[in-house]
Amino acid sequence: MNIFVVNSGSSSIKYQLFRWPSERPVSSGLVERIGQEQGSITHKVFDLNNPEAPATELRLSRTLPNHEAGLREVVRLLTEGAERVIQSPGEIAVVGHRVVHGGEKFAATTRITPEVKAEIKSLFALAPLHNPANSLGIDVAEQLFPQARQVAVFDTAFHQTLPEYAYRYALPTELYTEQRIRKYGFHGTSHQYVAAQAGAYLGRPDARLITIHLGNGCSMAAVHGGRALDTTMGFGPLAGLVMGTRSGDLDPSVLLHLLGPLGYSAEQVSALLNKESGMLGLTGFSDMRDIGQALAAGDERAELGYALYAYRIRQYIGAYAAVLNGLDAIVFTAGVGENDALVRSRVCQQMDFLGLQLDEAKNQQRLPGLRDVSLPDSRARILIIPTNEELEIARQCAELIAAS
Ligand SMILES: Nc1ncnc2c1ncn2[C@@H]1O[C@H](COP(=O)(O)OP(=O)(O)O)[C@@H](O)[C@H]1O
Ligand SMILES: CC(=O)OP(=O)(O)O
Ligand SMILES: [Mg+2]
Repeated sequence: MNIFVVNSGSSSIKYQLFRWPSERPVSSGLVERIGQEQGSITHKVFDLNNPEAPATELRLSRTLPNHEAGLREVVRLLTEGAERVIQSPGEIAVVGHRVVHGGEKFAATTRITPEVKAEIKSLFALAPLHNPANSLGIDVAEQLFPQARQVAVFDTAFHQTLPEYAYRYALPTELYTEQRIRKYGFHGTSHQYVAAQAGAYLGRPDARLITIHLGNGCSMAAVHGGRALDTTMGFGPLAGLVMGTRSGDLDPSVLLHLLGPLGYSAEQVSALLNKESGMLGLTGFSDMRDIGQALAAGDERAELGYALYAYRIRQYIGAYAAVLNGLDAIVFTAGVGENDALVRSRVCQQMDFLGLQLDEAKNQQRLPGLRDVSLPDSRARILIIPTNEELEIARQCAELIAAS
């Protein structure tokens, strides 16, 4: 069986095609800069007979006006030419979609029906950078793979185990009971995946873990025995850590001041907090690689940005060690967490009171796979675990299909 996983972002699509039940990736790739003048596709094909062999990689530049054009190009790469891996779209049995906001309705992976699509649409305002792109990805996949089963895996689902005192805000009860205003949490598929990997590595399924997902969006989770106890994102994916373009935690008085005396509209506030804040607002760059370069060149704004970014993570490590009443490991994952040694180094400084001691030499090495970068006598481990949201989504799709 072939399972195709689509992770649609606002201007990009990540995808992986898996052969099941072997879980072998057949092909994977990234479509970038959709809607800009020149889009690009990086498409990898793996050798199924030799998993150790490096993947064949194709890089294409194309004008990709929208997600449909991007996904059509991916289907062409999968089905045509010398590197094709399937004969026709009909060979794909299941398409798994990452959907960022599932509200309270979806605590589990779900077959996509017209009702499910309507529910995803009803959550557009709460995840404006994500749910519209996810919804579009579903529409396009239904056209391109009409015979496949379409399945949604929600970022919010893993966090449905939070206790009520962790997910409720101190607002009048009706705002929860009638308007469902509460903490939902995001990146759940990634937190779940790396927590399971960490538990297996430690040989401790009951491990007390803090998982730190640092991509464009950033969030942390306190996980005990594979269950989420708290997470930094909230009602939407704006709360908590400093992100590429999102502010993270903010005193609500700032919003009142923007909306009142400063005369911002709700749309302007949304654009400000989602697209113009975070590292972009602090340093002028949203991509951590650019900020690293500016920092190396002595840029003071980059220095402050780095300091604030790391400080917020450190604050939540302290908070979540208290939530967990102990700590077995912290886990760095996603684009920044996996690649940026300086961020990890800043976060782990003076954390020995929690038993965290970084091995700086190991931290600086660039190696693939799970890495333990703590000193041998560090009481709690410091792990780098590459996330694989697509594999976790494929697993959840396969479980749903097997159970139905
Ligand atoms: N080598 C690297 N060093 C530092 N940051 C990196 C590196 N590679 C990628 N990143 C950062 O990772 C982030 C993107 O992470 P990713 O997990 O792909 O995010 P998303 O899934 O939200 O698009 C970007 O800020 C990028 O700068
Ligand atoms: C929910 C979220 O922030 O996702 P991403 O990091 O992919 O933007
Ligand atoms: Mg991501």
